[in-house]
Amino acid sequence: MQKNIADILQSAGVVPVLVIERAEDALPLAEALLKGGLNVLEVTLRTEAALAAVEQIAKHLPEADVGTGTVLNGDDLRRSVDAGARFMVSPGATEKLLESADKSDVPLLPGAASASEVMGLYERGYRYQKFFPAEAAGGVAMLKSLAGPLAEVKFCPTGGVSPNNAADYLALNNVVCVGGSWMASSALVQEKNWAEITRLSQQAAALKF
Ligand SMILES: O=C(O)C(=O)C[C@H](O)[C@H](O)COP(=O)(O)O
Repeated sequence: MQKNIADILQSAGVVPVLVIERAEDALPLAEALLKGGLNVLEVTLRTEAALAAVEQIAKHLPEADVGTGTVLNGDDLRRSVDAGARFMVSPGATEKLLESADKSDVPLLPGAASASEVMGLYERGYRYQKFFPAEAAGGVAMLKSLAGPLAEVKFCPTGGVSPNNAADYLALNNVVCVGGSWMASSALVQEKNWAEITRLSQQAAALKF
């Protein structure tokens, strides 16, 4: 069943941003995250294994809302939809990408890092946006400033979010969820340290509401 982006993000709290190098890791990794209480998973299209990983998670773990990240163009968008992604995330937005997204039934969470970018996306109907790169682009202070004139827009800050600052972001009225890679770092996945990924996910899930 198709879900809208608001429902997906509201149920998330914390969205793990995943870099999966080996397709064989996809299911144990997703299971470890789910066991820890994280149900919305973003698989970045930065590796060759990414689409196969999305396909496997979509097929075998329907309780996970799996989406793709690092979606940069129309091709990435189409390949994401074909693999079974329920949502797609881009670090920014281009005219071409947004035109492709207009034709897709699967929702896009486009990225913005300035008032003008936020306004441009809002004009096109995007009430939910990724704030990227969150820490480098002004962090909590920047989001507080945007909340005044652009209160209608809700953000998923990503980039530099960690256990040290996630709660500060989640406390803001214009933050719907946060994204981050800390609970499933490349090193932990490489070591297949699923127990530690579950432990860190439980901590992240506890930040939720
Ligand atoms: O790949 C994308 O689409 C991105 O936009 C980048 C990711 O969101 C960040 O790499 C996650 O940031 P960290 O939690 O600081 O590792």
